[in-house]
Amino acid sequence: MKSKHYNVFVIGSGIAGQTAAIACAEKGLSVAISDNREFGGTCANRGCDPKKVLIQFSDLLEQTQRLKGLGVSKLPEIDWKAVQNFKSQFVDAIPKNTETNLKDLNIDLYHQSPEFVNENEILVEGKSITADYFVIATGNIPRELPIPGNEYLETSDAILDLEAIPKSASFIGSGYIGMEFATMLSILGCKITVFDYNSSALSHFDPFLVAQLQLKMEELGVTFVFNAEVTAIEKLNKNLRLHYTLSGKKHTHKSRNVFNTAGRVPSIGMLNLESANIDYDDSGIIVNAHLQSKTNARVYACGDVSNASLPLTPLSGLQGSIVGKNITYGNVKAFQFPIVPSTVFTQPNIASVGLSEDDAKKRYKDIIVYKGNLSHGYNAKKENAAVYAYKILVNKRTETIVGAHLLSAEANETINIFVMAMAQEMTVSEFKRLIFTYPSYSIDLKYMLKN
Ligand SMILES: Cc1cc2nc3c(=O)[nH]c(=O)nc-3n(C[C@H](O)[C@H](O)[C@H](O)COP(=O)(O)OP(=O)(O)OC[C@H]3O[C@@H](n4cnc5c(N)ncnc54)[C@H](O)[C@@H]3O)c2cc1C
Ligand SMILES: NC(=O)c1ccc[n+]([C@@H]2O[C@H](COP(=O)([O-])OP(=O)(O)OC[C@H]3O[C@@H](n4cnc5c(N)ncnc54)[C@H](O)[C@@H]3O)[C@@H](O)[C@H]2O)c1
Repeated sequence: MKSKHYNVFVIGSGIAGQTAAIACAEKGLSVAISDNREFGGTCANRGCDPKKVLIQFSDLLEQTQRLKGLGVSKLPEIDWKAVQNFKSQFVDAIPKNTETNLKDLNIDLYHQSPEFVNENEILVEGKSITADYFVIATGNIPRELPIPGNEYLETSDAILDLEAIPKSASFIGSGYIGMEFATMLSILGCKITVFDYNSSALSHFDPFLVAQLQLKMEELGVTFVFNAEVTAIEKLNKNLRLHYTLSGKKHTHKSRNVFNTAGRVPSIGMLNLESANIDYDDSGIIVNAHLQSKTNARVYACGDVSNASLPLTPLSGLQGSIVGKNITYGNVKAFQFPIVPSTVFTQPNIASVGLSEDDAKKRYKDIIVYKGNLSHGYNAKKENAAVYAYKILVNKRTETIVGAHLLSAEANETINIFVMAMAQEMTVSEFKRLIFTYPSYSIDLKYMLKN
């Protein structure tokens, strides 16, 4: 068997793996990277980027639906085939461009999952490879649901590649992915039912806002079935029959497609981590502050697959760059959780940064809660939007913002203004002294902080 040695072998070519590999190669280390799918990772190939290309069309349709009779007389017709072609222009180039960028830096590429043989050796493409350091950046994959008929379940990959909008579809899971695609497909004319074993959707988001989002989605035609245990999927002629129990009673529901959006788990099953003494749990590879495996110092893990991350693209990139620095300069940088905003691209968007109300109340002695509805305000009225709500949490002693939660058409952008305010530890008075453009959604943020 052929053998080879590298300074660094990276497993996974998403944002985390690429960033680490490039940082090491730029410092003159010999680097290789492997991926068992197309190069470029989830976000660019089958996640955030193609998703937003598609969702902008359902957003456009929803926006014009709201303005129908107020100036819009005819709704735009969405040509889904053309939309898919447009999306392909972005996505199809990603794997080749990623490979070219990496090769230009003299990084060797492998197209298979490696398997650890011992603490410093892997097998890949029939070669035995040793390395001074390994970086595991294999991301997350959809959680498999152990139910009869699970072979009929499809994942977000299939939604992104739909050739036509189905007449009906069911989602198992009302988290980020379920809620975003349920909204999109519903606006595009698909009859959607969302099942979750929880008692509400988006359990990590503020319940005051989630309840209003749920109502809006119901108006768009989405049906929610909470506290439901999905027990089986049965293939019919054209449709699938989903079997579930609710309060101990058996029910069924028929739809064309059933999408598994029940969460994502670390992609570590093929790596044979036990042979290399790399500890992991359900949340991923267990790392120390330097993102180094606690049990095998040759191994670093970054991005979704590390147990020190949240599965979001900006955090994966940050962790990849920290691992690159720690390998090249010797554990110089500890990972500290930054202020991390996140948005669910529903209609309207729900976005959040910092503490929830419950956590803020646990952490600080006195909290001021600014909470309300701006559906009567200028912006919502102008676009004839029925839903626009917020909750901002302020530490009363320091007058600083410790959490912000927004539900609005522009929440994905305006939440970033709260990120800056929180990073600067601005007081509410300082924030309100800022001048923002008018009319804008940003200026509403100051209004939200009125007594
Ligand atoms: C539908 C969808 C929408 C999303 N939308 C957003 C969003 O709007 N905003 C946001 O911040 N985040 C979003 N995310 C999450 C975001 O995509 C991830 O957090 C991010 O891509 C993680 O980057 P990563 O480099 O850690 O992992 P990944 O990008 O997943 O890269 C891991 C790579 O490792 C490869 N791999 C896996 N196992 C092996 C193996 N055994 N051997 C070799 N290679 C392997 C994979 O093929 C992949 O290329 C979304 C995710 C999905 C699925
Ligand atoms: N806009 C974004 O930033 C974005 C978009 C998509 C994904 N992501 C990232 O990807 C991660 C994964 O997203 P996701 O939507 O797959 O997971 P999620 O964890 O957000 O949601 C999973 C949902 O499925 C439900 N569920 C789990 N098992 C179930 C079962 N057996 N039956 C019924 N319901 C079940 C859970 O209660 C939960 O509501 C997210 O945590 C997020 O960080 C981010």
